[in-house]
Amino acid sequence: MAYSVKEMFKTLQGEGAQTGRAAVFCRFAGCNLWSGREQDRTSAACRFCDTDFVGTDGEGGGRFANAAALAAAIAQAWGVGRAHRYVVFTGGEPLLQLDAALVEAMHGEGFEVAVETNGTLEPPSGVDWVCVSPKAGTEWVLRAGHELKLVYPQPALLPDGLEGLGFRHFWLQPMDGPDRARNTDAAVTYCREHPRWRLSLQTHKFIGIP
Ligand SMILES: C[S@@+](CC[C@H](N)C(=O)[O-])C[C@H]1O[C@@H](n2cnc3c(N)ncnc32)[C@H](O)[C@@H]1O
Ligand SMILES: Nc1nc2[nH]cc(C(=O)O)c2c(=O)[nH]1
Ligand code: SF4
Ligand SMILES: [Mg+2]
Repeated sequence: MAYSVKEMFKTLQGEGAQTGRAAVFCRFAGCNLWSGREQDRTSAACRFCDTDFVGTDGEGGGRFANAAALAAAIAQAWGVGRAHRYVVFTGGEPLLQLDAALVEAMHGEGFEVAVETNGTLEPPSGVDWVCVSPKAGTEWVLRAGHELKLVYPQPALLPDGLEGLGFRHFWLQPMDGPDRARNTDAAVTYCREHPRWRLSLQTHKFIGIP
């Protein structure tokens, strides 16, 4: 199958349990919870998105005809060395496009494969690290994985009671936007009172890397 990629770049994972780890980010175009157009934001299922995932015009973006072609481009973005290779598929919603053939091709290039998903779709087999970030009011089907990263606060999707789900890590990530400072204070307070939850900061934004 062909893949539409908005952008591709090597950076450090900025969020969650793999924070600080070198990774190629492959950002697929398109999402099932928002068109990506500003005029649709207030009527979308997900309204706080911080990302441009429309089109294939970003750095390293484009249309890739098959899994081998995309895997080769990701390997080229990583550069020399086969040790500790790590790719994060994100978007947009990566599970609209990521399939077993691409996961297999990445393993063939020596990569561990991570995904950042909104939890409305099942991943293909073979993904090594699954980060689920559910969105209030949507159909949350993927209720287990390696980390749950809840953007906070979402009044209709609070963390209370979610600790019973099958995740290794439970993160609250303050919602970025005009209320980021207040949302961060609220997340700190919640984590202090509910120690199963930890604070995930979007560290790449603080240091100005992609
Ligand atoms: C842009 S999303 C792409 C992957 C997938 N669609 C998802 O929502 O998980 C990547 C991560 O950024 C988080 N995110 C998006 N907008 C945010 C915001 N305004 N503040 C904090 N985190 C945000 C998402 O919840 C998700 O964990
Ligand atoms: N450095 C960095 N870390 C990230 N972790 C999740 C991201 C995403 O947009 O999915 C992201 C991102 O865009 N950049
Ligand atoms: S689900 Fe993810 S990519 Fe889609 S609009 Fe929400 S945060 Fe953005
Ligand atoms: Mg991001």
